[in-house]
Amino acid sequence: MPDTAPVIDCADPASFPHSVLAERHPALVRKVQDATPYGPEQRRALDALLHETLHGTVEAPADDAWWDTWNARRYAGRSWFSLPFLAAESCFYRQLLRAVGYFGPGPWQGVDPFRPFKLAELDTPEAAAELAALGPLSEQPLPDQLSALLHGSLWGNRADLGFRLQSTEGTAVDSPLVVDDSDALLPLLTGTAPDPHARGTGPAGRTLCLVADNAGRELIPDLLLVDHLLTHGHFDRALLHLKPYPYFVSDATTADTLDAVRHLVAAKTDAGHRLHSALSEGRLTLRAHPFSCAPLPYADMPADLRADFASADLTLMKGDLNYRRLVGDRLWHPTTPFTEVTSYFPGPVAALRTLKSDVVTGLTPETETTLTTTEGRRWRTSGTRAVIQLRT
Ligand SMILES: O=P(O)(O)OC[C@H]1O[C@](O)(CO)[C@@H](O)[C@@H]1O
Repeated sequence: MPDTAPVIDCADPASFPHSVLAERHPALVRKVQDATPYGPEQRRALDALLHETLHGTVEAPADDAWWDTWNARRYAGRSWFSLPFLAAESCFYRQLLRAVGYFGPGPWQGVDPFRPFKLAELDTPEAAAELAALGPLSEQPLPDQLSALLHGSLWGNRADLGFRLQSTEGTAVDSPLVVDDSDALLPLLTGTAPDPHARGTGPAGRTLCLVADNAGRELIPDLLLVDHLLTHGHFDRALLHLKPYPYFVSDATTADTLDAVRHLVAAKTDAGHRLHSALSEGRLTLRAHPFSCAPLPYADMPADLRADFASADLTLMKGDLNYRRLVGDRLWHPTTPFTEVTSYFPGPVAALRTLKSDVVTGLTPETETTLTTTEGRRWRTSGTRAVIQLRT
């Protein structure tokens, strides 16, 4: 993988990453304090974290091995704004959970500070309308259903709570994709493409990995896509990669997945019942690898995770953060080939991502010129643009 592009950091006050630290994180801390009646100890710890991130230096707690496991202790003593963007955000979420007592021991151990936001999202009229659309969709030809579910999963990525803390874009209608490899992806999803690697075929059947991003209104369409692929025999089993604990506000955990399946069951959808059975029978398996919350790109993934992806016929990477970790959180020239920056990945991989941060690859020069001429840099971070990119 080429590594010549500069790593994205937070130093420039005019940059998007700087605004995430200086504006989004303070807004998030306030929301967390408002949403849950934490006691004075947790409130003080949150205030202290905020002060530290804005005016102090990174304090890596000596009793938290996470900082050693993922080589993050090297950032201790530095201004948060001097860190690589990916590391600054990842360390911030680690410290936020510590501040609210999530890692315990104590009464707040395991209490997700973001759960009120995630649950509220499932009860919105928009979420209800999306479920209501499932009935008419089931009467469409199967290829149309699959295409709609794929795009539902892609655009579900726009529904990201952390992002909405700062975005003024509202609920824009879907715009044309800036890269669209869906013609090549759809046959891979249905198993009708000639498979040059013949990976995972044979007695064990086809395996899909879906690396989830957000809970709520993103995870529901992700699960519906997985259900469709299992129900129609395109894959025999699916691995759903989740976060082992709350992260980046709305990232999906096991608890969120169970909430989503319960929600689909309560809404009396067939998919809800099928997903419930698929989980019970092991056709849908959950994963929550610690690396999923590491401040590192996937190029640095440990061997067991690499083996998991290698065993899959296809991996779907959802969302902006996974994209940043997949291609490396660097200021690539936008025309840098996606296939090149993902060449290290141990199997066919597709990214379904709305653009919410500066990193992007695989654009044609014409697309980049048009976007930049009409929007400046806004298209990179506004969440209104999206890509489906594939490397077989
Ligand atoms: O939920 P997603 O699609 O991963 O997006 C989260 C994105 O939001 C941010 O926190 C700010 O844009 C990014 O750092 C991150 O990539």
